[in-house]
Amino acid sequence: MVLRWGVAGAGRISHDFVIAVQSAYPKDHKFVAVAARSEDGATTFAKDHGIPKAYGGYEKLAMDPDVDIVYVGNLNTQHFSTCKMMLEQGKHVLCEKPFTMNEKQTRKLIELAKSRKLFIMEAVWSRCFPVYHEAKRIMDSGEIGDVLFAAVHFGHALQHVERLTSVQMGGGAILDLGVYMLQFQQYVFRNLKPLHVAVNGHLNRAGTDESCGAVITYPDGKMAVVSTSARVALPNEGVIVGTKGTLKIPDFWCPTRLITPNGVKEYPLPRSEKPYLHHNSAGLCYQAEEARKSILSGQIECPHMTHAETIELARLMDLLRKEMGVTFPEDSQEF
Ligand SMILES: NC(=O)C1=CN([C@@H]2O[C@H](COP(=O)(O)OP(=O)(O)OC[C@H]3O[C@@H](n4cnc5c(N)ncnc54)[C@H](OP(=O)(O)O)[C@@H]3O)[C@@H](O)[C@H]2O)C=CC1
Ligand SMILES: O=C1OC[C@@H](O)[C@H](O)[C@H]1O
Repeated sequence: MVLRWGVAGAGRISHDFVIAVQSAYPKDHKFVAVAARSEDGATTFAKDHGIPKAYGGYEKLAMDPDVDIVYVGNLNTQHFSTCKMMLEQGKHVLCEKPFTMNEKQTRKLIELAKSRKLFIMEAVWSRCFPVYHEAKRIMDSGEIGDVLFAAVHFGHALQHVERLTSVQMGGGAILDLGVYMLQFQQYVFRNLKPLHVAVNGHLNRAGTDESCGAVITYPDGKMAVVSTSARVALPNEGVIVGTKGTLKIPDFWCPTRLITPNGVKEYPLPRSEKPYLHHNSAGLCYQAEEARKSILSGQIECPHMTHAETIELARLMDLLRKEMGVTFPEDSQEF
């Protein structure tokens, strides 16, 4: 089955996503339409990527009968309303991270998708990389023993990026980058519930978080130490420590290498003719294929990033923000 995609938001990540999917899977995935707030924005994007239809306004995309699934690539603050609109018109959805602004919005969207029997997934692309599948296999096999410790320090110097520093645009290090460090430790400790989360960090002048660190403890001596900064580059390596050995994942959010006690495993990315805007964006293709496989087999969630995990991720981000004193207008919004 060919999966027919629509794209909501003609910005930077949508650009990379379309190139990645078109390059990796020219037959099984087709982009049939793109929508932007302005018709000009959509038309330019459509021309650049060979997409047949361009809409000024997301509503027209939601109404297009030729679209099976919509990739939502607009601002964090727009994810909830855009996803809701698409689900209400019967579209499956792959929504960029962070899924929404908070746990309340997240639960609402997932309820809606379930009630309509539609697929929805938070685009935590990391989870769909071959490195994550292999690291999971190794953890499950017992090769590194009992996994007791996970660490990751994820930072980029991003003060120049407006959507990241502004409250109105749903900014902050936690929602933009912290989502990755939290999903990483969640991936390591799977379905365990934290016993305690200790949090600290700094705010910027606009009142959003520019850095944040957390120590998360789990039962049976397990713990994670995670930190993020939108001001400086950090090592960006995920570390998983077991009683018999350690796994290291350089570029843990979009990895191509896994360092194991038995050597280094390499997983090169698919090639593309066109340049990307972000590091390792070719790997954005894997989540698209996971979405296709799930939809084909009648699943409404992806096994690598389940609804329960998306809800837990939102709960943890809310908790970190609360500890830091960061609130958004969406937090007091009623439905
Ligand atoms: N997976 C990954 O590696 C990455 C994911 N992301 C995520 O993707 C999303 C978009 O990020 P990115 O592509 O960098 O963002 P952009 O700044 O490129 O903006 C994306 C879209 O958001 C809308 N938008 C931008 N600015 C405004 C504004 N001032 N007011 C209203 N709408 C606006 C526009 O939609 P339109 O075209 O409809 O006008 C724009 O095309 C975020 O949620 C981010 O977290 C971002 C980078 C990497
Ligand atoms: O998802 C992301 O990953 C890479 C970062 O540079 C970017 O800000 C973020 O949105």
